[in-house]
Amino acid sequence: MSFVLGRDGDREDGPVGRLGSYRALDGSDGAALHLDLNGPHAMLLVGKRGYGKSYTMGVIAEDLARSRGVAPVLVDPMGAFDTLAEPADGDAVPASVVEEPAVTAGSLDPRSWCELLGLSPERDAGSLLWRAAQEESTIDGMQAHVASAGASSVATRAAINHLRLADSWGVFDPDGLDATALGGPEVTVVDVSGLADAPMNAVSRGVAEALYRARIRDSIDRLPWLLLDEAHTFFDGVAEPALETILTRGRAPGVSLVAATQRPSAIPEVGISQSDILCAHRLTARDDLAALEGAQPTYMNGSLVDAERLPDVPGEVVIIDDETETIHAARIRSRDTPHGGTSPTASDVMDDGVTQVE
Ligand SMILES: Nc1ncnc2c1ncn2[C@@H]1O[C@H](COP(=O)(O)OP(=O)(O)OP(=O)(O)O)[C@@H](O)[C@H]1O
Repeated sequence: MSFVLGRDGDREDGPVGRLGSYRALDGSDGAALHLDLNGPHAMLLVGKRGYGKSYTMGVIAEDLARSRGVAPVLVDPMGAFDTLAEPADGDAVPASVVEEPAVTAGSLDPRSWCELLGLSPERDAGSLLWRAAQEESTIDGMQAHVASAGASSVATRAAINHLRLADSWGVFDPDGLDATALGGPEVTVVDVSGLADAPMNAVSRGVAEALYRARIRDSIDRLPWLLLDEAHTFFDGVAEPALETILTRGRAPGVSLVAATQRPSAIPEVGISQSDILCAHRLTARDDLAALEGAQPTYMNGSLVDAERLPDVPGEVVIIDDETETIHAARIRSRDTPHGGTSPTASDVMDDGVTQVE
């Protein structure tokens, strides 16, 4: 006996991933719980620090890497997922890691350029930047456009200086990541951990748009799955419009989003309301519980956030599946590749002060 989350049908109806098993009342493992990998989904993983969100995301990434017909891309803000490329127990987990990701300058629209660099389009420098971004698709081209626009020297200098700053981040490149690079069958880990919030957001925006556009234009066959850890960072920055597009319009072109956050209260309403699968690990902060309570479906009896309903052990979850209008108490399976998100402890540090964490 097994159940497939996100599918109104049987396990034989298409590819699935093995997510874990049901939790019986006595704490023992019950029947297997699978996740539909055949159709597009918007999945939200929530939980307080240390209760397993990243671990669960790693399990889903392993399943996607092993599945056919999908192009999984994981944006990794903590540098915790390069372990997906290490040898796996059981079937291989094909994975590649992009360590210094870059995207094209043209993947941001004029409004996002102004937001990224903190220049108001209502002011001279911002309006110069806006026009440069409208006309050009490289930073060099935008700088040349600004220099020759005949604006005041103050506005020109401000716009050029801000573009130099963006250039110094090293994340804009005319040969940046495109859908061909991202659309392979392996899981592509885009490591943005060395980047500050603004360039991290720019890369995520570029990746999300490249995947969405490629499906709209039919230029990739596989169905993209974008996995975002620490998703509140991206919903709060220039990546937001691209994520919202996937959430609200991704189903038709077949683009999926899996977003993990410890702060559901910091995710815009659309991020919760458009998710068809909500996977809740332990949560205690009042705002975060309220955000989930607000999203609670009408078919749910009682409250999701009742003390006895939300789990209190890492790896245990309550899952609300909108596709089948069902609720499940489950335990996520063990990772087949090493989990890379473990916090160092004092006992990892030897007498000579050298940390043993790799
Ligand atoms: N399904 C699971 N099976 C076994 N152990 C688990 C499972 N889920 C989580 N754990 C354990 O809990 C620890 C914390 O998990 P994880 O790093 O995913 O937390 P997190 O919620 O992502 O925290 P953070 O917000 O700090 O990233 C893991 O290192 C692992 O030891």
